[in-house]
Amino acid sequence: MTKSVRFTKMHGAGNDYIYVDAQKYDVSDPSAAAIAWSNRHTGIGSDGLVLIGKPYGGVDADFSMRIFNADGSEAKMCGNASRCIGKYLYERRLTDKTTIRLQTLSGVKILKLHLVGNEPPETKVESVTVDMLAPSFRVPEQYDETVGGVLTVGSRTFHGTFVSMGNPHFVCFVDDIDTLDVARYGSAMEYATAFPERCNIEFAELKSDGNIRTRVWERGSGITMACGTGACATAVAAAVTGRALRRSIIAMDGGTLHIEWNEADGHVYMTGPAAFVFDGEIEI
Ligand SMILES: N[C@H](CCC[C@H](N)C(=O)O)C(=O)O
Repeated sequence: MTKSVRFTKMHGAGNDYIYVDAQKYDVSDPSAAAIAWSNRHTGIGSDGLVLIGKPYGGVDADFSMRIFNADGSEAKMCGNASRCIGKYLYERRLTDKTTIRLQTLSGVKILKLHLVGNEPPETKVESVTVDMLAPSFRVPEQYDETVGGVLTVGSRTFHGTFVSMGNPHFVCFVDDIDTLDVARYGSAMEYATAFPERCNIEFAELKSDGNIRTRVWERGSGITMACGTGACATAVAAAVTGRALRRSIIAMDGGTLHIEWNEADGHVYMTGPAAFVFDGEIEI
């Protein structure tokens, strides 16, 4: 007997995922589901699949999240999805908390919901601030002793900064962000031998308005309209290389994310939008 799963399509700055309440529906093979459902021609269409569940392993959290890229690989964290989960949980009345502890494979992230509207059910989540915890730098052995690294693709050499936000990012500052071939260079660098777990690749350029225009090639999903952890990594890379202070506005294809790398606690705080697209049902 076939069974079906109800899902909700949401996006954070254009980074779109399929969300399933894993407390209600058992997605037994989430990797295969992510591959099939992410297909924008034969499936629902998305950058991947997100399962919302209860906390596990005795962790002090309110809910848990698992995220699977469009190629079926599981990521340890997703910034844009964490904001969407905050909106989902509050507006679908799974919680009345406006500060939510969300368990992920890279630790418990604290979501702070920013509300608009008077009384429920009119009250909506306008944006969410996520405590993304502290970044880390893993300098690959074969690179010089800086926080950066050098990768050459074809005739072009990129100097980048490796930042982990629980998932790996390599941030390259360029001066041709609007015309750069993100697919060519991003796809090559995702699989560089320097990155044993593959890597999310950001290309960034400081603009005259002070924003950091950033485009992204995501590990396991390719070009996306935005990447929350990638925006955090870009802001940290800009600060650590002296290009910016500890607050940055990251302008991505699908929207703008506000990032603060807090000096007092060393944590990175990301603030941005979240939006519902549609609800649906799919056979599994
Ligand atoms: N889009 C996500 C990042 C997904 C990261 C995933 N592509 C990986 O393998 O790390 C975000 O907003 O943070």
